[in-house]
Amino acid sequence: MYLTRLKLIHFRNYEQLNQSFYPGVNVLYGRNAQGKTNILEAIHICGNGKSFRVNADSKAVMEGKEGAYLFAEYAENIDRSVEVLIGKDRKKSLKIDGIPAKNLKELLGNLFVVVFSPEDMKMAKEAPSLRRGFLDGEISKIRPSYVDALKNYTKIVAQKNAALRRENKNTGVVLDAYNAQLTGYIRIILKNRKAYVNKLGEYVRETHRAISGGTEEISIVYKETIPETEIAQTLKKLREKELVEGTCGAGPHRDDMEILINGKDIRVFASQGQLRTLMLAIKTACLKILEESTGETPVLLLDDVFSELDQTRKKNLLRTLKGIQVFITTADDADAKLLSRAHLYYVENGTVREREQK
Ligand SMILES: Nc1ncnc2c1ncn2[C@@H]1O[C@H](COP(=O)(O)OP(=O)(O)OP(=O)(O)O)[C@@H](O)[C@H]1O
Repeated sequence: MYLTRLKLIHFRNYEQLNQSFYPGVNVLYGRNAQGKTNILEAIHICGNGKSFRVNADSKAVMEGKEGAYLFAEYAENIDRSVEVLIGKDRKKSLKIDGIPAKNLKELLGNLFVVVFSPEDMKMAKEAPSLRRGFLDGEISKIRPSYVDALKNYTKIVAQKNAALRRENKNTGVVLDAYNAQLTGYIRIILKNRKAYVNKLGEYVRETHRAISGGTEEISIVYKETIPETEIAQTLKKLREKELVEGTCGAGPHRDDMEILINGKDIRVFASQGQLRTLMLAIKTACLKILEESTGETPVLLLDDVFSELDQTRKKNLLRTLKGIQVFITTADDADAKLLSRAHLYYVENGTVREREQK
């Protein structure tokens, strides 16, 4: 699928915008703080119902205005559209193909959008909770039933922790009851996360080789704290330890995803350029997995990806994106020119002008 038109009213620094776009590569270039990322943010809201930059979308309403209007027209087999009205009071109304949608859940699954922003680099480097959150988010997009298993698991772990904290003579029996319920949910979560990580690893290796020129080997491993084949037994073994520590110390809420470049942990060894290449490969892999399960090619948004990549990696990256509609922001004119077959848009103070490639 690809976005054919974006209309904005009172969104961030856009008083009004009505801009058409092309399949293939669309480059938004211009000086800092002119409104390039704001365009990506608007597309992301139309696809995923929320911003990738702020928690409260109401912050995206132009200062001094009551609300913002976003309209995205896109081509699947037929022309389709999504409309979002964001109120300053945080209220949001949505329309899909001109028909009001009841909730956000209805919006998802229409315009597929995957974004890469510099913030994503944290996922690879920082706390395991970010990697777990990443996996849960991506799996939820393709397996709605996973969301329920995860929700139930989280609820029971919280109840089990509360029981461990107020330990009394019945705690042992209560723990057994919680463990019996947890076993099934742990099995579902591990099965899905491990299958996703396997597929992710396969696609990331392929794309990473293409971008880096094949000089580095990536491996991605799911690190479980309870083995999938011995869930009930492990929970039983952990009982004494949990009673002493007063907390539920193992399970999917403590697992991690380890990423290695040439056998070395990226959290310790990777350079900024290596990290960026890796995250790009991960995002492209997510896009392919989403495409495989939905039959639609999502729109890819790349915010400021070119900084820290050398010329070879930049060119290789563009080669790997064939057949995908991509929006790239850059503050560097030279990058815009590097993209010989791209459509260029000059962004200045909340306006967008299409430019001819010279
Ligand atoms: N709610 C808002 N109302 C009005 N203007 C806003 C609002 N939020 C952000 N802006 C303006 O939007 C501009 C920033 O836009 P954006 O983040 O898209 O910049 P950019 O072109 O991507 O810059 P960079 O190259 O630095 O990343 C700033 O001028 C900022 O003042």
